[in-house]
Order: sequence, then structure tokens, then C-alpha cells
Amino acid sequence: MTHAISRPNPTMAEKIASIDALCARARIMPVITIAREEDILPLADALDAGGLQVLEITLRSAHGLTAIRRLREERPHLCVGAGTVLDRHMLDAVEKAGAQFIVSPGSTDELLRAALDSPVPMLPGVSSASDLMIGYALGYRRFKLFPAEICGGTAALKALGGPFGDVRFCPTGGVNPDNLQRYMALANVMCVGGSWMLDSSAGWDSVRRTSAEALALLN
Ligand SMILES: O=C[C@H](O)COP(=O)(O)O
Ligand SMILES: CC(=O)C(=O)O
Repeated sequence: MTHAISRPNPTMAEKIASIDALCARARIMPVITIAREEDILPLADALDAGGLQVLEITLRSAHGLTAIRRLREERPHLCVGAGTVLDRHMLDAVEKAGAQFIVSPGSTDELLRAALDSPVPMLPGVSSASDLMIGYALGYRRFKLFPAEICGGTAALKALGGPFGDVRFCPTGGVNPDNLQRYMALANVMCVGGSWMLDSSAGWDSVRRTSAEALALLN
């Protein structure tokens, strides 16, 4: 008979370190909604070939959980997270599917507390200082600013850096090749998220090229 050794969940400090590591690896995090199951692997491969290896797969389509599960099994070198996680049930489902990180567009007390009990690190969405303070009080220090351009863009991030000097952000929503460098120049921005590189109407190679061009802007 074997005895499983139960490992305690990571501490918040360990989760913050995981988020920092994956954001440093990402620099640009594609926010992906899978429209057709057959797109899962070619889309991920095109992003990977363009240099984007940290993928946020949203639960906005019926294929989100399948995509997380398949990419974890079939592309284990990628870092695969779940986006649009809105409640405890979705959090449980993406954890079971193998998500390596969890992203939400906003914050609720229920979701933030559920994620404290999860082994998977979470990047909660915030759009204001008040949202941020709710997560901050629970120990969170890394957030997604969403929708970044609408809630003040780089000016908002500079202002939030005053009272929240130990907080870092992944701005998402309206980030594109024209403003990417301005976001990444800020000390409190660890990476950016976006979907501009995901237009596959010109083929998978166009996804690869757009991804590589965006990363080249950061060199
Ligand atoms: O809902 C937000 C998107 O997933 C990411 O924002 P974007 O499309 O403006 O890049
Ligand atoms: C916006 C985003 O990152 C999400 O839907 O989780």
C-alpha cells in the first residue's frame, strides 16, 4: 500500500514568485478564445514559433477546458493558463484541466478567497484602486489591469504606482503594437496581455509573424 504525501499548497509568496517567473517568460501573453477545436494545436504552435509560450486560454468558448487539457498533454513545454475564470466552479474546473495559472477579468470576494485555497497562482483582474485594495487585503500583489486602455492606460498605472509600490500588473485590453513599448517601460508592468496577434484569417504564419514582430519591439 502506498501512502500519498500531501504537499501543502504554495504560500502567497511562492505564488507571487510563480506569477513573476511566468510573466517574465511571457512578456506578451496572448489572450486566446478557441473558436474551433481543430485550431487548438496549430494556433498554439504558431504562437510558440513566434516566441509566445505563455498562453491564457479563456473560458469564453466551449473549447476552453479542452484546449487547456490538450495543450498540457500535447505541448508540455508551453505554460498554459486559464482566463475568464469568473467563479469558484470555473476555478475548480480549470484546476482539474491542468491550468498552470488563473486569470480573471475582475475580482469578487468569492473568487479571490477560493483562489487562496488553490495550489494554482491567480492573477485577479482589477480596474480601480478600490478593486485592488480588496485583493491587496487578502495578500495579492500581482494583478491584471483590465480593460487597460479604458481604465486609464499607462497614466493609470503610473498613478497606481504611488500608493501601491509593491504591486505589479499585466495590463490587458486595448494593448497593441503601437502602445506596447510604453506599457512595458513602466516599472510596475511585468508583461502585457492581448489578442491582436490572434487573427488567423491570413493563415497561421501570419500569427507567428505578428507575434515575433511584437516581441521584437521589446528587444
Ligand atoms: O477581452 C480582452 C481581450 O481578451 C484582450 O484584449 P484585446 O482584445 O483588447 O487585446
Ligand atoms: C480579460 C481577461 O484576461 C479574462 O477574461 O480573464
